[in-house]
Amino acid sequence: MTVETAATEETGGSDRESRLAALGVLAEQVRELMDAVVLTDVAEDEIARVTEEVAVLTERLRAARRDTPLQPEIAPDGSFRHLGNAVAGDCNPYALPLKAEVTPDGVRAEPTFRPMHEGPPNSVHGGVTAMILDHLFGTAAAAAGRLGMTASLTVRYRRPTPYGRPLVADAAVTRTEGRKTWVDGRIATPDGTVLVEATGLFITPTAWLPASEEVADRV
Ligand SMILES: CCCCCCCC(=O)SCCNC(=O)CCNC(=O)[C@H](O)C(C)(C)COP(=O)(O)OP(=O)(O)OC[C@H]1O[C@@H](n2cnc3c(N)ncnc32)[C@H](O)[C@@H]1OP(=O)(O)O
Repeated sequence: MTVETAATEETGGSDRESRLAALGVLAEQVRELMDAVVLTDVAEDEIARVTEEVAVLTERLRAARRDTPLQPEIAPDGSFRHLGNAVAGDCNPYALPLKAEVTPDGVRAEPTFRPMHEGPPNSVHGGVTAMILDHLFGTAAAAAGRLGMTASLTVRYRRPTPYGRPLVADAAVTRTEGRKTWVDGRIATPDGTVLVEATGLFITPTAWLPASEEVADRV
């Protein structure tokens, strides 16, 4: 993985930052749209009209198009960010986006799932909670200087995960061996009831070793 440094204000990056902030606002509005779609009860003709309008908006955005989502980079404030990421990317409507903070023990986040994440009736899809833990575990490994790819993830589902209210997720590195890093973590209610817990094995590809050191202090 190569991690580019975003342009700074001195090198003319403020326009780009302003545009990225606007893209983040659009992505959040699209999340609202997605929830509105899964919850709407409007009549069929209204659904058809909205569909036409959304198709027009889609074409407007396609007027200037990239080949890939926004890639990982060092932001002007020095932090690591991946705005196009499917879990943490502010500019990706598919992302929660997950905000992880580094703690003395590992990493922690307070995810709130949405109705669009429904799996079993009234609760979050197990693939979605696994995806969130996968990313959080990768962040814990990266914060420990061990940026890696998931080699395996073992998930235990203890209780149905609700959407619409803040939960607590944490992860910590438990063991390392060469390029391998093991991470444990969970998603729980604020009172500590464990909903989902998992163990992951992350492997740092040889080509990522230089980036791994660079990213560690910036997660
Ligand atoms: C801050 C950013 C957070 C981002 C988090 C994102 C998390 C993700 O979702 S990543 C996406 C999902 N994962 C992937 O796509 C990974 C796909 N797999 C791969 O790319 C490779 O198989 C990869 C990188 C895991 C390992 O490849 P490589 O570095 O060539 O490993 P290799 O040299 O064969 O093996 C190294 C060691 O790991 C072991 N190993 C490799 N794969 C596995 C596995 N799946 N399970 C257990 N052990 C494994 C090998 O046995 C070997 O062990 P030892 O050194 O003891 O003999």
